[in-house]
Amino acid sequence: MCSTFSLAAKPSIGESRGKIWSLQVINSAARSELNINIPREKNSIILPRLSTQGMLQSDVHICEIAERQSLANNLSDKGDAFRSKPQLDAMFLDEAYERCRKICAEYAKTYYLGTLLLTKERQKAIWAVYAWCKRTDELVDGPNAFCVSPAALDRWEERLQDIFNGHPNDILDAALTDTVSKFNLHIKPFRDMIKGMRMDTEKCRYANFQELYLYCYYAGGTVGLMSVPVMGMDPDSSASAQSIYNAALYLGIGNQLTNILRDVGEDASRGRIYLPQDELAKFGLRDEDIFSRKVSDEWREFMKEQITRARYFYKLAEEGASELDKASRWPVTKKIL
Ligand SMILES: CC(C)=CCC/C(C)=C/CC/C(C)=C/CC/C(C)=C/COP(=O)(O)OP(=O)(O)O
Repeated sequence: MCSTFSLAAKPSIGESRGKIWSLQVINSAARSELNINIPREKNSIILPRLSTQGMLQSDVHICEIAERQSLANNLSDKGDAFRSKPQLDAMFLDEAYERCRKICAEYAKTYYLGTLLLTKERQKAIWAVYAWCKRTDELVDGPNAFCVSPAALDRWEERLQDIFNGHPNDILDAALTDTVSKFNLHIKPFRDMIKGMRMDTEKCRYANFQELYLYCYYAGGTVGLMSVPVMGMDPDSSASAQSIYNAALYLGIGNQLTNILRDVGEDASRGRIYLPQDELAKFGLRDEDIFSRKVSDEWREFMKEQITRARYFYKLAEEGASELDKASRWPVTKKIL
């Protein structure tokens, strides 16, 4: 999939972000870890001209998550056991988190640097979440993607349930097992990300933004939702949990849209076009124009509008970032995470 988690399409930091961050961590161990052994209009915001329809329908997904998460946090504040704590050896967990750290450092270099600005416990949790998401993405985008079957995705979903039941299947899953227990994470965004992988195996065109938005929720918005309980909400904030989850969702959607625009060529080489077909047609563009990689005036105009829309989602996310726990806020408001 053209995703937040795609690696081949990504320039290294040295190439794309200037020398200041030229961190070249070529870590083959981290790469080998990814081989999974499974049988085969807000007032101040100018709305973009392009449609944002699809948002309302998809946002139903997060109501349940925000409500459930608030409940979980209240329960744990009161000392109730929300979920039984898994018994995992401390040294084993240190190793598990270290492996997740290496995966994050290897595949999401800038994001990783942002995680270093968080507290130690939060860093580890974000690495564990990232490693799981990366492995999930690899199922449909990695070297074995050609043979991924619905049954393999079913098995991955069972493993996810095992993680949430406190019974990890391998060391990387153990890190996430620890994280979901410590931070009371909800399983739904994780399940939804797997749904996105299923979508990727079934679909290689998106008729309109409504369809694309749903995909972006699955592939990127879910990461925002997974991140909120880890980042924590400001206890003094009067904002609703729902509005903070919404902001995180929009950050994930904006990031996903950005990656789609960045990876058009890479995706086209796999026969995939994640751009809305009706919007391409509006600009007189056809699939062949994408495959031929010609940068025409029509293409430039089309891209400008798509960029405006991605920015719109970042803008929507901004307010929510200031409602995060003080210790987590800075890298998000400064757009490092
Ligand atoms: C706004 C509020 C309320 C919360 C924010 C909660 C957070 C931190 C959400 C993060 C959502 C997000 C954008 C996740 C993306 C994570 C990811 C896979 C980053 C990798 O980015 P790439 O662009 O692929 O890689 P680089 O880091 O190398 O640029």
